[in-house]
Amino acid sequence: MATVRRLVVKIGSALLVDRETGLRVDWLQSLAADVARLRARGTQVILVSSGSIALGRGVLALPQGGLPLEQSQAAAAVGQIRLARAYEEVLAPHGIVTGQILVTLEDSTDRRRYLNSRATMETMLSLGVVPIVNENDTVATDEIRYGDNDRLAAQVAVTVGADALVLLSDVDGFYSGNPHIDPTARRFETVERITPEIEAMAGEGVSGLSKGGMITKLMAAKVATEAGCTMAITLGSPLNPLSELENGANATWFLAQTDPHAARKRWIAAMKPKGELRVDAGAARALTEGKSLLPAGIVGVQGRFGRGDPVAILSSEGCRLGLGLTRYTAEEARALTGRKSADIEAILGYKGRAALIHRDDMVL
Ligand SMILES: Nc1ncnc2c1ncn2[C@@H]1O[C@H](COP(=O)(O)OP(=O)(O)O)[C@@H](O)[C@H]1O
Ligand SMILES: N[C@@H](CCC(=O)OP(=O)(O)O)C(=O)O
Repeated sequence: MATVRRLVVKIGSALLVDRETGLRVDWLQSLAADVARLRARGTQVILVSSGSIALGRGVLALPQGGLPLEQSQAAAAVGQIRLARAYEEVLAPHGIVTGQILVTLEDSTDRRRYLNSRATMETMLSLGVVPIVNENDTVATDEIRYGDNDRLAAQVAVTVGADALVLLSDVDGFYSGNPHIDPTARRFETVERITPEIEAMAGEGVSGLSKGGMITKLMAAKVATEAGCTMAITLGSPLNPLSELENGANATWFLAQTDPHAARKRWIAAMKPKGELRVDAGAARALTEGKSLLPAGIVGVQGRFGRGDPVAILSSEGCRLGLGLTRYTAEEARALTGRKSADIEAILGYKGRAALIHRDDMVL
């Protein structure tokens, strides 16, 4: 943990919300103190927090157990506003600004929306904000829901290229069977690879407040570790749970299978280009030096593509140099050809991004 640059922490409903007394403020304050300590050390933190439905259900005095979709959406609307305020209130005394991001599954499956949410999270992090993420339960219907924040947290971790993901749970790790049912089940200290045998050991949760159980946590572990992010499951209920984890509390560590950078580059490299950008010799050289592709270096645009689409990058002689995700449509790229980044606003009528293809979105 000491070397973690970017950390995503998932907080389950059962940790935050007590059925009788509502929000667990003391616990939340201790989590905020942990976040402040990590940030002071240079680790960027993103919190993926459940709890909107559990909180809203209490406020509206809805019955326990499964709710009809409309009622859970109403509960989420009522609960989310309180949830966000609670995080703001506990982090503000540490001088930390929070911002809320509500996402749906489409934000990760639609490339344009994915790139947009990624850019927003990057900007928030660069401004020192701690993003508080949850699923946008009020608009997500069953067909387009993640439905569990374990997978959502893994998706966020992949999106921002986090190097660690911690799932704060009601159990202190991954066991060979559900420890609440099987007293002989033993905890894994580390899981090097998620094999079918490992998957078969995961069962559902039993708490009633949570969703997903261990099955969705393993799915999250697969997504995260394959993208180069190490994932831990640990008991979230003690005060200062992140400090506890650092001090050696029980946990299961799922080891990253690659590094995040390599995983993202592989993802881009596998895409089929929808168009071509020809670049001049200066731009070609800049790319090999690890720089982004600026409009000034473009000499030709071919094809029909939208923002976020993959496009091939060619030299002015037509040699393929690489592939990248463009931040502008084909029409916009044509309008920007050979122009300075400073002129983008005057040409397009809005303040666009300086690079046509950012270096993080490019493989050579
Ligand atoms: N192999 C397993 N190891 C540990 N816990 C398991 C396992 N299989 C099923 N579980 C259940 O999963 C629960 C954790 O998931 P869940 O209740 O969804 O909590 P959270 O609020 O963290 O999302 C555990 O409390 C346990 O009941
Ligand atoms: N988005 C939902 C959380 C769903 C969920 O994953 O809950 P949990 O298993 O407690 O993390 C909410 O805020 O109530």
